[in-house]
Amino acid sequence: MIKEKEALIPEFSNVSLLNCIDLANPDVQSSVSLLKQVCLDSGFFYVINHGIDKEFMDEVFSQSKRFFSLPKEDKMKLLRNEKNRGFTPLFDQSLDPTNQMHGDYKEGYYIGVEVSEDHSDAQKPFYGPNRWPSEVSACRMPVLVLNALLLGHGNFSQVYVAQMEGNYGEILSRCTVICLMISILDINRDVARSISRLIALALGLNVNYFCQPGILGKSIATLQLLYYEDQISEPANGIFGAGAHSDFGLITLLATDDNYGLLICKDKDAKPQIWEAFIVNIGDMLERWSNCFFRSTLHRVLGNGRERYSIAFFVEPNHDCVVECLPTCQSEQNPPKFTPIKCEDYLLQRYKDTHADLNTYK
Ligand SMILES: O=C(O)CCC(=O)C(=O)O
Ligand SMILES: [Fe+2]
Repeated sequence: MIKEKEALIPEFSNVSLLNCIDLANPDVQSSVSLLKQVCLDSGFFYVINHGIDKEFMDEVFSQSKRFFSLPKEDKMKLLRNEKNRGFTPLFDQSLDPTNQMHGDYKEGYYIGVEVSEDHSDAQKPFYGPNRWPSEVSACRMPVLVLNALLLGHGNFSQVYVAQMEGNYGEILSRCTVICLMISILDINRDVARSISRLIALALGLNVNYFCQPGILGKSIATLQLLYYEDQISEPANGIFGAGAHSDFGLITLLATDDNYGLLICKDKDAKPQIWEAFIVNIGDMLERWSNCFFRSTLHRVLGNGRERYSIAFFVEPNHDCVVECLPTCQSEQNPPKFTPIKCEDYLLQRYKDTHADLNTYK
């Protein structure tokens, strides 16, 4: 393990207590102050007015449900590969191995930046073609074209409906999954850039510090569709939807359905949840960058006997970006606490630590 979290895990509380950052607020200074306060406080916050409409997200969730309802054998044909693309079966991931009886009681499906096999970037870890269900994989090209179209338009549904009415209706309906997932990945990257600007300002950096080509220019962005079965977790017996952990990268954007389940390690009064918002949390790389000024936050998922779907978008920098203490976060009295580390080395280790060895499926 690269980093040991404290063995003693303090009380976890419902995520419904979070502060809200409005990405459309013209008063950037007030957003930056609030963000700084919430990052110092819990490291978890909602973002609203992120520009992704509810209809679009509903469609992503419904495609996710469709995928997880496929027979297990079909999903196993798309088993996660060494590039971390594809299906993760029940227990494949174990986010808190020391406190878990089995692995996480969840299934997942990893999608990353679509890089064709003949592209030089496909040699890098975490980069390569995605693993799509066979009935749609033949549609990759039209989907990429459609995706480009979609990204040029604010209103997804309008473009979607217009295309469906055209001659390409049938092919488009078959590639909905790819089209949606690539779109959500790209759109989320834009949302992540907006949030990273506020984080940069909160850390006393240039507003575009994290957006520079060497950091988020060619980021390792990973979307994970998640499905928790209708199981009741038993923390005392080490049974969790997802074990306690902090995420690995810069930030994570999380969209959930309305089933309670995510708990963060922070004790506050409950407020209603905002379902349309993305829940954002700080990852371990930002903790390293900021020299623990912003701490990554432990969180876990408890099953309550109802099926639950969520979508996590992990924002991780470029492969060769070296994550090292920011100049604004160190002084003589507060020297860097972590040795600099290359993003891809760090991530490879963290994924290895928390996933089953692929040989166990052979
Ligand atoms: O499903 C959730 O609400 C949280 C998932 C999560 O924390 C993760 O996958 O890192
Ligand atoms: Fe997480």
